[in-house]
Amino acid sequence: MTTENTPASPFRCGTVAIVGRPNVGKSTLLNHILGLKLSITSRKAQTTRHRLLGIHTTDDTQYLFVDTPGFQQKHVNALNRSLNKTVTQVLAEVDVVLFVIEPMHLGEADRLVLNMLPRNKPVLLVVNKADLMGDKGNLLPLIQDFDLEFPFTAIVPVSAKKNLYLDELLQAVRQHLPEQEAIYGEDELTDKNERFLAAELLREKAFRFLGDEVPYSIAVEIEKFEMEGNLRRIHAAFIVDKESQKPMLIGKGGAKLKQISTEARQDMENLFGGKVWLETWVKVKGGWADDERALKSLGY
Ligand SMILES: Nc1nc2c(ncn2[C@@H]2O[C@H](COP(=O)(O)OP(=O)(O)OP(=O)(O)O)[C@@H](O)[C@H]2O)c(=O)[nH]1
Repeated sequence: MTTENTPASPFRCGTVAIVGRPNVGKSTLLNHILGLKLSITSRKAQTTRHRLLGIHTTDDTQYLFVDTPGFQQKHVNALNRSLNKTVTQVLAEVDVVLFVIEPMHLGEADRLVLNMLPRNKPVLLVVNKADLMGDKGNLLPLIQDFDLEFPFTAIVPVSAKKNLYLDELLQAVRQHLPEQEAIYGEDELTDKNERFLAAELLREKAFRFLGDEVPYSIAVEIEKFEMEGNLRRIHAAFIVDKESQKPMLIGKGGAKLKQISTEARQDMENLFGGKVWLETWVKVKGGWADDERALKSLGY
């Protein structure tokens, strides 16, 4: 795996978590690091303790990006408590943490995430959306304020969307990964199964197309996932907390649900590399976000 002319640098492999308040660009960053080639491999024995979102392998490094279930600040219920606990646990166990901020909109929500960062391991401050920073001088004091509040290992400006400085970021991460052989094969990009990814894509679209309030109490249940040749037949239910949330998700004449489903289906087809037949509907399960047992049955 090493090139012929350069002395072999030791191979490094380790886990990386990406955290930050909603909308700072975490998903974009991960997708662009993975080169938008997120592909699926069959479910296999996990070699890391956490769910992997993606694997990026270069000549000398394997980066294992782990999932940190969305840190939620608005509503306090069983779901949020369970999610926030998971975030802290994951952060305590990974090799490197990337704390992503958007410098134009630094605020209380970022600070809440900052307070959860582990102090005993490398945390890199990733200043995303560098392409939008007009006069950088104005932002420096804000970033420096943050730097004073936490002993960041490095500050790396990037633009996830424009693919700027992503190599620099990966180099900075590499230095903090343990020297060890690759855990996964080079061509394996994620070990999540398609069923899970289908649910995530639907949930992501619901978040995108709905306002702020409803999505936090939406879950997705894949009721059926069948292969017919290269066609995937997927039946999915959105689970909402209250009857009143149902029309918001369905929209006038079903328009909203159709929009969400069409976009999710297109993403699934790109991701899975084959046609998808998708049927979606909305179910009300009262108080699901408050019910620990219901959460377990939905996989939280
Ligand atoms: N201009 C610019 N926009 C970006 C950049 N990175 C991400 N965005 C945009 O920021 C928005 C949010 O990006 P996401 O990747 O969904 O953010 P996220 O942090 O994963 O959001 P949550 O899933 O809500 O936690 C999208 O509209 C992106 O296109 C960047 O480098 N520059």
